[in-house]
Amino acid sequence: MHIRPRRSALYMPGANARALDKARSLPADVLILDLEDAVAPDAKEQARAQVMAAVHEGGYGSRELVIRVNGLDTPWGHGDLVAAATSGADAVLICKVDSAEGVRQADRVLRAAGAPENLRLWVMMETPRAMLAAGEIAGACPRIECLVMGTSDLTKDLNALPTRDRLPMVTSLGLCLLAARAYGLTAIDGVHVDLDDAEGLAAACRQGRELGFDGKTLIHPKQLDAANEAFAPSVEEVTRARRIIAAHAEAVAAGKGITLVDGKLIEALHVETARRVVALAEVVGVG
Ligand SMILES: CC(C)(COP(=O)(O)OP(=O)(O)OC[C@H]1O[C@@H](n2cnc3c(N)ncnc32)[C@H](O)[C@@H]1OP(=O)(O)O)[C@@H](O)C(=O)NCCC(=O)NCCSC(=O)C[C@H](O)C(=O)O
Ligand SMILES: [Mg+2]
Repeated sequence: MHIRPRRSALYMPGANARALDKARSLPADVLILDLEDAVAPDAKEQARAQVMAAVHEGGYGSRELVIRVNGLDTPWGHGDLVAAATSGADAVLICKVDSAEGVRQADRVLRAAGAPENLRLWVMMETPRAMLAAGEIAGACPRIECLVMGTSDLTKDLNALPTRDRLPMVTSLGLCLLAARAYGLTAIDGVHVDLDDAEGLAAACRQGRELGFDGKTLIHPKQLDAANEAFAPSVEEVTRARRIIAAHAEAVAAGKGITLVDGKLIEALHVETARRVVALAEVVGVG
């Protein structure tokens, strides 16, 4: 089983040359080079040129490179997509998407600009309309690989409060996870904006993991360790997963479909989960 780890996805403003450079040595699974909200209008063109140059220059190792582009309804969106199409990035992240047609429109621009088939499309899920159309968005075109929660925009549009337990987000998080899983996509949780709140970040990571997310978007390098730890299996989980795989294989060899591990029922479905745990652990070096 091949698993691409996406435990930590670090945003950095495309206009910040120091951040783009520093990212080459940070322990992030994914780097999101942002041309959208983190870049002021008068720095957009410079940020685009700088991001394309950084991707071209490389040196990011196995970190996945994702360019977040401005919306097609802005003066920069079309140019961003055209530049990203042949940039060599792994994926393009489109923002403020409201519908499946919005995704297809971006896909058409990428194709017309000569994007290779293996350039993936990631989608920000951050508007109320996107929540209501999550399933159609997730299945909009074969290029889609990942849904990324935009919980800050969503909180604003819902007129919700950014509470510690994130209860106002739970419906939206669940809808997007359902959509992602229905189409075999990765799902990455939103940002924790309080840089001084390590405890709150750890709790939000844990909640995201429990809900089923594959990782978390982050805004500062000091948040990386919390996400990398929360979205990787623990040594205990890996040990138990290996025991489940072995016990079930033994049961099957004895002509049985089920068995017990530590008094808990183990069926084929648990083995599938256990194999995923072991595969992720091997990639990220746990256990
Ligand atoms: C928040 C920041 C502006 C803080 O920056 P700074 O004051 O430079 O922080 P530090 O001095 O603590 O930085 C220490 C070193 O780390 C580097 N650094 C900082 N942030 C990053 C980063 N994101 N990526 C890579 N490197 C980073 C600094 O350069 C320092 O390096 P050194 O010189 O070697 O000491 C800043 O962290 C920042 O800009 N963060 C990203 C903000 C961002 O991208 N926001 C947009 C995405 S979130 C979003 O849009 C939400 C979503 O759409 C939604 O709706 O929910
Ligand atoms: Mg946003």
